[in-house]
Amino acid sequence: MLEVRNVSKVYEGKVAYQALSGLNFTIQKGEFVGVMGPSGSGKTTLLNVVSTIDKPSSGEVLIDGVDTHRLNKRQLALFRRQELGFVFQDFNLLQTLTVKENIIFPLTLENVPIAEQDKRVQQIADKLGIAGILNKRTYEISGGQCQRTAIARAIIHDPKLILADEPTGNLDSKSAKDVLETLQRLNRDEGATMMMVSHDPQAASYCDRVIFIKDGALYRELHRSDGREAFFQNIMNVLSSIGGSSDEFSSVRV
Ligand SMILES: Nc1ncnc2c1ncn2[C@@H]1O[C@H](COP(=O)(O)OP(=O)(O)OP(=O)(O)O)[C@@H](O)[C@H]1O
Repeated sequence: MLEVRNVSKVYEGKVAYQALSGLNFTIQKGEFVGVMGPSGSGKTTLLNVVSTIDKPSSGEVLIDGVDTHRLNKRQLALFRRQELGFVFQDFNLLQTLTVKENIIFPLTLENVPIAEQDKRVQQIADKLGIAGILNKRTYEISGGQCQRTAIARAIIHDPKLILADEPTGNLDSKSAKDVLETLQRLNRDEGATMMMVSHDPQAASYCDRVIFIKDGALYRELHRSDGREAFFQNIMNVLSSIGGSSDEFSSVRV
């Protein structure tokens, strides 16, 4: 589903900075993959390149076979809108709209008929446990409910790839667990393909696989084989070997 082929990114400036160097990895359809690494290792740069927001200096990013950086501006905007779903740390919901209006926003851009919009929003809200708050405004709901609303918006158009950037970064531990279980359920039950950048080893332990990057290059990769607790321990072990200051990774949650 996602192929990152020999991707490098150099930020030009007074002093050029190589943020990614020759990165290669793939994400199969239906996989839930975490990306971890110390501060400054290139996670955001990678996410921006995969999400087509930024261009690599060299290399290719293929999403379902489409070489995204060869698309023109208009094709790219359409591709992003139709094929990708985004979940951000700060939710990025529109405060003046209700939960329902936020969720259907991507469909209104695509001129999907109202009856179809209503049907889809109801199905997704049921799935995510937010059917009871559809008519509330975002300032009337909790952080966890905001993030589940954002997830609903990210998946309502059935994207090929869901990209999540620290989706639990602004949540208390209970809401974080809730949101991670929601993402895991979407992955397992609906076959959603996801890439999630996170500092949090607890969050990453919900993934099938975690890719660690250091200094813009692939450092290690871990597959989850046993239970989540064992995977969490393995992730912690890699983090302690990767370096960077320990407070760059959020404190342990149980
Ligand atoms: N627009 C830019 N211009 C120049 N250098 C940049 C730019 N954006 C990022 N960098 C540099 O590239 C490197 C990678 O940054 P990036 O934001 O991708 O790291 P990160 O792993 O997401 O870090 P964090 O976990 O702290 O968010 C850093 O050294 C950063 O200073």
